[in-house]
Amino acid sequence: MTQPVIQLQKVKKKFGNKTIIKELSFDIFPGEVFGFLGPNGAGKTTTIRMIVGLMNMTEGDILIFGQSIKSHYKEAIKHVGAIVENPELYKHLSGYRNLIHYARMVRGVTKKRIDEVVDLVGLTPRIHEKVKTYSLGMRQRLGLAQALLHSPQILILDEPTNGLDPAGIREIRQYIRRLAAEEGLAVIVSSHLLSEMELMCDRIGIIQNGQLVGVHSVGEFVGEEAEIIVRLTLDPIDQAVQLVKRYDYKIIKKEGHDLFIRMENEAIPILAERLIQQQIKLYGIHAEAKSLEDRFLEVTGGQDIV
Ligand SMILES: Nc1ncnc2c1ncn2[C@@H]1O[C@H](COP(=O)(O)OP(=O)(O)OP(=O)(O)O)[C@@H](O)[C@H]1O
Repeated sequence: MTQPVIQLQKVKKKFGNKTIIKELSFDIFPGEVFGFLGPNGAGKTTTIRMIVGLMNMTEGDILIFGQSIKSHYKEAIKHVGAIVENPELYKHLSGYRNLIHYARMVRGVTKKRIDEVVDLVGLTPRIHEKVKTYSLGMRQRLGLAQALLHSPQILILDEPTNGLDPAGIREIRQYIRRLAAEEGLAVIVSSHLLSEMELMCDRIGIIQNGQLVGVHSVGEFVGEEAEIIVRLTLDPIDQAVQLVKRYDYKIIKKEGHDLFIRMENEAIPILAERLIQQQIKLYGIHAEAKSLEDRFLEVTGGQDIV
């Protein structure tokens, strides 16, 4: 079995007597893009800051390639490249001069490696122009290049598409996927935007109030499974709810005369028959396409995302 590159083991974080992160445990594997998804204030940035060692944890441990960032920080962190705050760039210098500057601070970075990362993030044609002429998306990509200089096997990006326009978002998304596929990098990205995570990630961990409320592969999440959500229009609705509960179908929500139930396709005619037998009027049956957003709202109990 593939070994995880990062393991969070019962990580807790308290600020004063307030517990912000409550026993977070999950593993990240090589070559995967892992999305850390949650509403504002859920604890994404705090968790990422702990993973990259910018903040101490109160309890638990984080292992990177099996080494604890508490006891073996230097060995553990050398595998990690990260953009946690906005990358600091010298705007009056060219992208290339910026990279040279950072390369001096990292041991063992060759000129060849600089050219390689520039190519990886698609900046070759503009790299000798001043950063002040770059779009926000290009600056983000230069930040990516900088984080990749020391050839890390793990890349951690906190809200990498924040402030970008749709074209910029697409650009960053494509480069992130490419890095995972071509370089075998494990990537952790945080976001509060579902649609973006759906397109970018292989797996998504949903965090809410400092707790992981689910880890799902994107395919499974959007419904490759046998169950679907069915909307039934019924009257009287309360009697229908009682019957549906009696037979253990899973009710997602009730809206006016509509009842949303998660069930297998094959069970639809059986349920319809039961309702009709009980003299409940059935006005309509619709199978709802299950989007990532539906599933997200299910697992987070309906808390809105921004
Ligand atoms: N240094 C600190 N001292 C006290 N509380 C803090 C500190 N840093 C973060 N918090 C609190 O921890 C909680 C989680 O914040 P965090 O920034 O990790 O959330 P987030 O999921 O990244 O949200 P956002 O998308 O808004 O950045 C918030 O309630 C925040 O107020």
